[in-house]
Amino acid sequence: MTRLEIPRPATFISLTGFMGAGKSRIGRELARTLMLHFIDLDRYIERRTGLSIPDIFRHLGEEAFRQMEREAVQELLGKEYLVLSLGGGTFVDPENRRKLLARGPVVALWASPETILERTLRKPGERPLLQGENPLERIRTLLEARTPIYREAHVHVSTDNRKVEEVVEEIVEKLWSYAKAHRP
Ligand SMILES: Nc1ncnc2c1ncn2[C@@H]1O[C@H](COP(=O)(O)OP(=O)(O)O)[C@@H](O)[C@H]1O
Ligand SMILES: O=C(O)C1=C[C@@H](OP(=O)(O)O)[C@@H](O)[C@H](O)C1
Ligand SMILES: [Mg+2]
Repeated sequence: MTRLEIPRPATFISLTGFMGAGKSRIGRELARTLMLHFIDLDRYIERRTGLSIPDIFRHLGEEAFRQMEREAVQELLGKEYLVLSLGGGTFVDPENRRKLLARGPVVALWASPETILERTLRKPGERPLLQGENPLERIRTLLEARTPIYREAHVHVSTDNRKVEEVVEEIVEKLWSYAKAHRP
């Protein structure tokens, strides 16, 4: 081990889960804890295009956004020492899912529909898929449809009523267990 190599459970970690589960927030803290680089896929796409996520949806449409996500995932798979926080729909795409699961551990963050509503209401207008009448119903329906997909992640952590530091600590512990169980 060289001096710069510190023990880490993994060197490429993706975070998935529903909108408001905490991927962006927790990913940044996880990267800090493990001394890894951090990229939030939505912010990466916004920087690349010079457009906000709501503007991409409004002016170019969801399918154009999904294509941008696929391209961004493909570009970032080549990076090393990275925590990558995905958007809530990135892992729904089968091609993204296959590639990310093969690249390194994927962590799914979970939260109840009520927690998701409370967290996403903090910045109304930021999440185009939750606009319109009855957002709680929208969250319930979409979460139910996506649950079997998020279940494909390697590691699962609940974020309901838990501090960011607690969630990060549990992720690190579970990543070590995962690494030990899957050591070549
Ligand atoms: N464990 C947590 N406890 C309380 N608030 C949280 C927690 N994790 C995230 N948040 C807050 O919830 C909101 C949504 O989190 P965010 O990381 O943007 O979710 P995602 O990227 O999964 O959509 C943000 O205001 C964030 O600070
Ligand atoms: O669930 C989704 O399909 C989406 C989630 C968002 O990211 P967050 O999960 O970080 O809010 C963002 O990528 C876009 O609004 C679509
Ligand atoms: Mg996010």
